[in-house]
Amino acid sequence: MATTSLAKRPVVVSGPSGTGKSTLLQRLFANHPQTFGFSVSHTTRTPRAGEVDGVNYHFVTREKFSSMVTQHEFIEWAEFSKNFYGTSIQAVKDVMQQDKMCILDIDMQGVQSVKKTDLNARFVFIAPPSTQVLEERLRGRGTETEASLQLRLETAQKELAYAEQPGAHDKIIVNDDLDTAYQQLEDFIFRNV
Ligand SMILES: Nc1ncnc2c1ncn2[C@@H]1O[C@H](COP(=O)(O)OP(=O)(O)OP(=O)(O)O)[C@@H](O)[C@H]1O
Repeated sequence: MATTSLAKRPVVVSGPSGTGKSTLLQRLFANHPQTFGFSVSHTTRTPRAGEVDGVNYHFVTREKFSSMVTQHEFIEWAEFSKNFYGTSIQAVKDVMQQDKMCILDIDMQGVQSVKKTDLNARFVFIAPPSTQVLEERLRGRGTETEASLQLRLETAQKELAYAEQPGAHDKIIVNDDLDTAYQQLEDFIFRNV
């Protein structure tokens, strides 16, 4: 679909946990506050005070959520603390309709799921300089137990193997020096190089 302009095509950012996706995206959003839009997730949890349906979340019943799962309406969904959360294909299209670029920070399954949709997305993979550096960053972040760290490193191996397959992503950025990686991300997002 070459007719969709670059500015409207969703960008899927993936990469192992701890590789620096959030760090890079925070900088991107801070530098370009008007460019990007965020997809509104669905959830089965009850709204908290002040939360607005369709703004903070699309608040839906478990029945509605289940039917959306059956109809393959979600890019990804998960259960946390007995509630379901998901990102729908339509929520990404809503962002495009507002003339904003939607960035999806999702895992390998999410990448494969987006590829099955008609979203015409672009895919960028953020790779660590090495698995050793990845481990150091995860330890340095101080958010992981030893068990969760090992799980993340195991998952990282699978993600790196997938990323090596030709055509898996449009662009691979090695996040070694942060400023260099950030520049490469901007080049890809705004100039598709
Ligand atoms: N280029 C870099 N050089 C050194 N440290 C970095 C670099 N990029 C990110 N970091 C650090 O590595 C750690 C992990 O980064 P971050 O939390 O952004 O990863 P992430 O990919 O978003 O992880 P997750 O998927 O678990 O949310 C953070 O402490 C961050 O400050």
